[in-house]
Amino acid sequence: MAVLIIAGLDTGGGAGLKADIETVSALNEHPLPVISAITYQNPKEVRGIFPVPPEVIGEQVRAVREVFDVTAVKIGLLHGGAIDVVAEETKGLTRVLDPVIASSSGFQFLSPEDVDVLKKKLVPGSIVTPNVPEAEALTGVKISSVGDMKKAVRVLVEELDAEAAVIKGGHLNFTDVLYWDGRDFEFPGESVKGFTHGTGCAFSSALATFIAKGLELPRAVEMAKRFVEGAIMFSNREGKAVNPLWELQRDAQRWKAMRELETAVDKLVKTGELLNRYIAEVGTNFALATDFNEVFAVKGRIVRYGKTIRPVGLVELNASDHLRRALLKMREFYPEVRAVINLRYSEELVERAEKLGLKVSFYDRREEPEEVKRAERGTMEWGIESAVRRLGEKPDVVYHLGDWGKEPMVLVFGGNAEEVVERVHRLIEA
Ligand SMILES: Cc1ncc(COP(=O)(O)OP(=O)(O)O)c(N)n1
Ligand SMILES: Cc1ncsc1CCOP(=O)(O)O
Repeated sequence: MAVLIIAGLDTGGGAGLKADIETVSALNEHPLPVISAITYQNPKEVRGIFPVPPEVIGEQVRAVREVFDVTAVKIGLLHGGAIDVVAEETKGLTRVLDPVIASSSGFQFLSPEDVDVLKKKLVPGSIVTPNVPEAEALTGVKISSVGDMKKAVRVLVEELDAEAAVIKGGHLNFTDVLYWDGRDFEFPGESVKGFTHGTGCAFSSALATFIAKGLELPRAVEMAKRFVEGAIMFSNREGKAVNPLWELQRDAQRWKAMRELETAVDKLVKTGELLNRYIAEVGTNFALATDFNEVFAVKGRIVRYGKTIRPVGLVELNASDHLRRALLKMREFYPEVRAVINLRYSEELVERAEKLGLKVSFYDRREEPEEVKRAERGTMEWGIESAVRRLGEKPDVVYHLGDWGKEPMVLVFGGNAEEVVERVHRLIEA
C-alpha cells in the first residue's frame, strides 16, 4: 500500500521527509515522497528554508496520484505559497496534517499570516496532529493541563472544522488527547529517554500509515504513539533524532549480540579447568551491550562444575543486573566498550593485568558515600565512575577489594565479547 508524504527535507537527517520515508517503510508500506521545501539544518539549528515552487509540488503529487492507489497522505512542512496547491491536490484523501510552525530550536517556518491560511485552507477536513505550542498557536487556547488539551482539540474540530485532532503531550504530561466523532480519548504515556527531534514527523507519518492500513482512528493513534516511544527509546545518536528504523535495527542487533556472546561463552567453557578457580563465589557473569544499550548475559551466571565450569542458563536479554549496570556506566564514558566479565579477585590476577599492559583501576567501597550505600542500587555505578576518574583514561580492568558481605571482584572489560575472552585467556595464561 502506498502512503503519500508531502514534507520538507531536513539536511541533518533527523526530521522531515527522511523520518517520514523511514517510518512508512518501517511499517511495511510504500512511501511516496513529495518534497515541499529544502531546509538547511543540523541537529543544533535550522539555518534557512528554500521553498519548492508550488506548481512543482503540484506536479509531484499529480505524478504519483495518477499511478498509485493512494488513500492517505501525511502533510508536514509547507511554506505559505504551497498551502493552496496542497489543499487542492490532496482532495479526496484522508489527510494527516502535522502543522509544522516552528522548530524546537526556535526557527519560525510559518509567518502568522501563513498560519491563518493553514487554518482556513488545510485544517478543515484534516486530522490535525499539533504539539502543545502548535495547538496554542492554532487555537489561541493556553494549554497547561489535560483539561486545556481537551478544550483545544474541540476548538480544532468544532470551530476550525478539522476532521479530528490529536494534541501530543510530549511538552507537558506525555498524555495525548484525541477528539473524534464527538468524543475525546486520552492516551497516557510516560517520559521516554532519548532524542526527540523528528517526533512530530514520525508520529504523523505513522498515523497516516496505520490509517492507510485500515485501523480505526483511536487505535491508529495508540499504535503511532507506541511506535514513536520506541523511536525515541532507540534514538539515532548520530542524527540526534528519533529512529524510525528502531524495531528493525534493534532486532538485528539483538540477534547479533546473542550469537556473539554465545560463541564467547562457549570459548570460555572450553578453558573451564583453568578458569575454574577464578569463578567468583557468587558466580561469574559475562555481559554484552548492543548499540542501543540492551544488555545480554548468562541467565543464572557461570558457575564452577566439578573441575570445570558451566553456564547455568542460556544467553538472554537482561540476564544480568550488576554487570549490566557496570557496563552501561562505563559506556557513558567510553561508548566503544561493549563487554565485561567478573572474576574472583586475586592479587596475582591484577599484577598479571598490569604486566600485560592492560589499564587497571579500582574502587574502594570504604569511600562510597553514605547516600549511595543506603540506596538499594548505585554502588556499581558509583564504583565504575570512581575507577574511571581515578585512572583518568579508559580502564580495561577494574577491581575492588570487597566490604562486609561483599566479595572482592575483578571486572575485565573489552570492545566486544571476543576481546574479553582473549583478555581473560591471557590473564589466566590459557
Ligand atoms: C524539514 C522539517 N520538517 C519538520 C521539522 C519539525 O520536526 P518536528 O518533529 O515536528 O519537531 P522538532 O524536531 O523541530 O521539535 C523540521 N525540523 N524540519
Ligand atoms: C554479584 C556481582 N557483583 C559484581 S559482579 C557480580 C556477579 C554478576 O552479577 P549479575 O549476574 O547481576 O551481572
